Amino acid sequence: MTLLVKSSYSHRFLSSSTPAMSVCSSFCPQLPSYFRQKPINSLPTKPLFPLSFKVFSSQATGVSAEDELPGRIGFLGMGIMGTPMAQNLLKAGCDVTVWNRTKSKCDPLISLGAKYQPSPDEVAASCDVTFAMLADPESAMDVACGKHGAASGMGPGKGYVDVSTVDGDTSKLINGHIKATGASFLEAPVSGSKKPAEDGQLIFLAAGDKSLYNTVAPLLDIMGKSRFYLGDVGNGAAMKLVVNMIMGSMMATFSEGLLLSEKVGLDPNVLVEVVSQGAISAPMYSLKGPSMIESLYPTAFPLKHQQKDLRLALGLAESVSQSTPIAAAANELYKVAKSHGLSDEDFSAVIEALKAKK
Ligand SMILES: NC(=O)C1=CN([C@@H]2O[C@H](COP(=O)(O)OP(=O)(O)OC[C@H]3O[C@@H](n4cnc5c(N)ncnc54)[C@H](OP(=O)(O)O)[C@@H]3O)[C@@H](O)[C@H]2O)C=CC1
Ligand SMILES: O=CCCC(=O)O
Repeated sequence: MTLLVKSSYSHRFLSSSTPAMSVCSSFCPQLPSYFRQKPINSLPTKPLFPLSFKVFSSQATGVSAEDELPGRIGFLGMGIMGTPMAQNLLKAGCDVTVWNRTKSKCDPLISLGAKYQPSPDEVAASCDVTFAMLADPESAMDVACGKHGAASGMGPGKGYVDVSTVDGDTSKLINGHIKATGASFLEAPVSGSKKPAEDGQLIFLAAGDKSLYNTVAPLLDIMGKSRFYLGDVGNGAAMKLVVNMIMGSMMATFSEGLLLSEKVGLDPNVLVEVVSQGAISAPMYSLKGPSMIESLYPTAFPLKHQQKDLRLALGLAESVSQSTPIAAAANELYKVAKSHGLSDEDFSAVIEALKAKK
């Protein structure tokens, strides 16, 4: 397994034989000259091309001089996550072509200089590497392998990187369709929500073709703060589902705690503060707690996607006979929340399901 972490103020590839500035310059030739010419130690506070260093590795990693870097990047799916991810590639000077089922969501990207193609296969045909950030297994399959799907535009020398959260079986099916065209495939679901996507601070959980992983590493580093290479297709999906299974259960029990504290006469704001200082502190609690207390759920991670991830995680657990009673109970709560019309609210709206249970 390989983990690379973005660090501040320096160039990107410690393990690369190619200096990071020249890698990134050839990758995104339209980069502002500032970033191409500034000495490494004078980069700005928000590192656009920060140092990546290997903290744990059992395999070769990094980008070598002979790796061919993709010049034209496709991006399919301009939702909450896809839009800022594609924006960050554009802002870094990359040549990006976008597509979305609802075309109007491409407009902000087109204003920023993105090209547009009217179907996934036309994006794939016109690009070296195509990313996909889609809602669920069904849409990921359809956009990759359906009529006018990306696979129809793929071929040798091209790469497809699916960053959607899907189950391993779906990812393997997409892998099969893409590989059948002679192209390479990588699954790379992300940890981190809307704000980390905007800030280029996502965590990529990649698995699949190692050479494609190396090729797209500079792009992952533009969109994220760290990346793990986890081996065979399915491992990235599994890691993502386990992480989100934990997260979904955490949010459900946090909701119970907020409501219980209030019912016994405590100030839930103080509970959030106490939690933030102790061993169970998590950024999620401090971030979401205050708005949950106000019954506000501005959508960063839609509740319907959290329930989808719990459903898929339970399927994963079932496949290996692992008992997951806490996650199963949490899943039921998200299903109740969905039945109350909260699908498109933030997943923290799951607390409303507990309010309804008198
Ligand atoms: N939001 C978050 O915090 C995070 C989300 N994720 C995962 O990333 C993925 C995307 O999430 P997010 O951006 O929040 O979701 P959104 O619901 O905002 O976006 C979903 C995207 O999928 C497209 N889509 C849905 N159904 C279809 C279909 N049948 N055919 C073609 N396109 C379709 C939508 O197109 P249209 O605009 O036309 O509806 C949209 O582009 C999900 O798998 C989610 O679990 C991962 C990490 C964090
Ligand atoms: O899949 C969504 C994950 C959201 C997060 O990691 O904050």
